[in-house]
Amino acid sequence: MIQQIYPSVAHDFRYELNKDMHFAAAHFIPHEAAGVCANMHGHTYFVNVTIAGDELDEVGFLIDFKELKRAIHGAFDHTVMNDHPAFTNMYPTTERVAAYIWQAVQQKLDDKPNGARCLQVFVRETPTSYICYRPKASDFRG
Ligand SMILES: Nc1nc2c(c(=O)[nH]1)N=C([C@H](O)[C@H](O)COP(=O)(O)OP(=O)(O)OP(=O)(O)O)CN2
Ligand SMILES: [Zn+2]
Repeated sequence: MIQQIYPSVAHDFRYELNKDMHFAAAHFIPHEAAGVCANMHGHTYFVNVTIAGDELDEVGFLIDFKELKRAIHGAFDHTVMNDHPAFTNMYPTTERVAAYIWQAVQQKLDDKPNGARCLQVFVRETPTSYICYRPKASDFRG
């Protein structure tokens, strides 16, 4: 939820950016183990991304907050998550949504010269269920 306290991630970088956002989307998990979640249903997803780095860009940003919103909210808001290209071969579980968001955000950061890293992606799917995704060191380029 926006304004909630998120799990913190230990690091030694000078700057830490956090961006909260939410989006509305539908999904379904067409597997017999998913029970009623096999039926199309909707959520308001709450997302927090944590980005850290030692250097800022020429503007003074680790990355523009607005660029993060475009990459995540822009990809999913008012969509059926199963129709997203990232989920053509897999179900859009909260775990996979969080992993996708990490990849999309880190790709944006890799396109910039200041070497920032996405250290954590928090995705809340329901009032009682959330996933916290943290990359391995080997997931980063270079
Ligand atoms: N590990 C996962 N388990 C489940 C996922 C998931 O993405 N990862 N998803 C679902 C469903 O999509 C469902 O929307 C969420 O389930 P749940 O937390 O059970 O929702 P409730 O609101 O019914 O939770 P209560 O705490 O029981 O009210 C299911 N599992
Ligand atoms: Zn669901």
